[in-house]
Amino acid sequence: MTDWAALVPLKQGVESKSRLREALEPAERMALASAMAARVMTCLSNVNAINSLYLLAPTEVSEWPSHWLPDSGRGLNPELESARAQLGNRPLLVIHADLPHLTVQDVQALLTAADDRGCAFAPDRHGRGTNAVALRDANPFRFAFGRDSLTPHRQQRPGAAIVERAALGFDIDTPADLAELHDMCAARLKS
Ligand SMILES: Nc1nc2c(ncn2[C@@H]2O[C@H](COP(=O)(O)OP(=O)(O)OP(=O)(O)O)[C@@H](O)[C@H]2O)c(=O)[nH]1
Ligand SMILES: C[C@H](OP(=O)(O)O)C(=O)O
Repeated sequence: MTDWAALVPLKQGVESKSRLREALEPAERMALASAMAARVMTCLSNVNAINSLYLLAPTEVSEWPSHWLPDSGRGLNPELESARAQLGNRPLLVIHADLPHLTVQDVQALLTAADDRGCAFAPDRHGRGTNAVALRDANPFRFAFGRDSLTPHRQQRPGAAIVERAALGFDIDTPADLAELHDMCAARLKS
């Protein structure tokens, strides 16, 4: 069984979740981002295959069960590349902090697929973005997060597993995503 490290990048401050500006006040956006990230960190800390957990962020969050890698402001992809190198290009899961329904089983499924195929991607539910990348090998990889990152990610690892699970694909970016989350929570409360 591979000894995985997990790395969660987190934007903090008033720029967090900027696409939710129309729906939420800055304090609400920050609180939402932080609550989702706490859920993701707790989930990852309960995955047996993950040996160490890192938070890549401008500021440390001491109550989370993770090591802090300071973000020096070069942008998400260069920061991730530098963090991967800093961790010795060891088997690494990079997973976004905005996955409110993520479970231990989702992460285990992703890592099992990456153990098998060398690399695994979790697409967003629109099939365009990438919510998680699991890289077992130490070969170069250019993170291409931004819009429509799945294609440039797949081009670099044509043999990679594509792991499609509801919670891995459900990230919160837009007011429509937020409305979907709200409806799901309301439906759960009713049942
Ligand atoms: N450390 C770090 N994390 C980032 C940065 N940009 C985005 N992230 C994180 O990367 C993941 C995916 O980010 P996005 O959905 O693109 O950005 P976001 O801040 O969550 O939302 P928007 O501002 O609406 O794009 C989330 O976990 C973000 O918190 C960055 O520059 N540095
Ligand atoms: C970072 C981006 O994800 P989004 O937050 O736009 O879903 C991506 O998938 O590359």
